[in-house]
Amino acid sequence: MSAPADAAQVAAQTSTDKTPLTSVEAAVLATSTATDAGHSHDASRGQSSSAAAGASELARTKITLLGALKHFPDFPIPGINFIDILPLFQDPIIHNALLRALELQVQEFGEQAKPDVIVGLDARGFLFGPSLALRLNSSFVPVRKKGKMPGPCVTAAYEKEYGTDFFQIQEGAVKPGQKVLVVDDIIATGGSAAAAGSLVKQLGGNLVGYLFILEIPVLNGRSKLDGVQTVTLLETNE
Ligand SMILES: O=P(O)(O)OC[C@H]1O[C@H](OP(=O)(O)OP(=O)(O)O)[C@H](O)[C@@H]1O
Ligand SMILES: Nc1ncnc2[nH]cnc12
Repeated sequence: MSAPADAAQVAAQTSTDKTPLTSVEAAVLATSTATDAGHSHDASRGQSSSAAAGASELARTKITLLGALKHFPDFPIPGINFIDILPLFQDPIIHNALLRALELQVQEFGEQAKPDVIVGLDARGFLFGPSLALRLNSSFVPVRKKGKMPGPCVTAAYEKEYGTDFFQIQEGAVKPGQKVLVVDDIIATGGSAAAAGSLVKQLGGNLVGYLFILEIPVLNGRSKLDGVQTVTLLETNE
């Protein structure tokens, strides 16, 4: 079979995949199916059919993305089930579908929250933050582990699922009042994201939201984010 050209084709391929679904995938598919079933009903209420088709495409793309994740028990320390997002970048079709899905998720923040700056977290937030920033016509600013960047920086200590660390941002990288969206691959305990948010605020940035590829809801990371609007593309407790 030839390679699909876009996210819609990824979705179409997924719908014919006979691999058994996990409970999470089944839940996502249920959402997708409900959207499909409601399509003509939505249209009769004046909602655009392309919006319904887009929601359906997004739901099926999420199943593809969930299926591409890999799980590694007891990494980097015993007791942690490490969820590896790197396979999402190995296939250009899936990589493109991921970026398209994240772009759609940003729309959930609303027009008033359109970010001036995407702040991506060291290291896996660097894999998609700059590409997403380009799609949104925003600037990209990194938050890095301590000691990696030159010039004056502000620093925040934080606890994460498997240890303590320090994050830094370069002074002046975010201008006072700029609308900032913090992005990262995973929210687990929320320690990393909360530290990044505090750095943005120390520079005078207007923190409009957090966006993650994957959430581990059982770890309740959102509770550390002070009620700032938070959107995640996928979730799993497995
Ligand atoms: O919600 P939390 O409990 O803070 O955990 C989430 C963070 O942990 C991982 O990064 P890690 O610190 O392992 O760094 P890496 O990306 O450099 O591997 C992940 O990429 C997030 O940044
Ligand atoms: N369980 C996990 N898998 C991958 N990255 C993580 N970062 C924090 N917790 C993680």
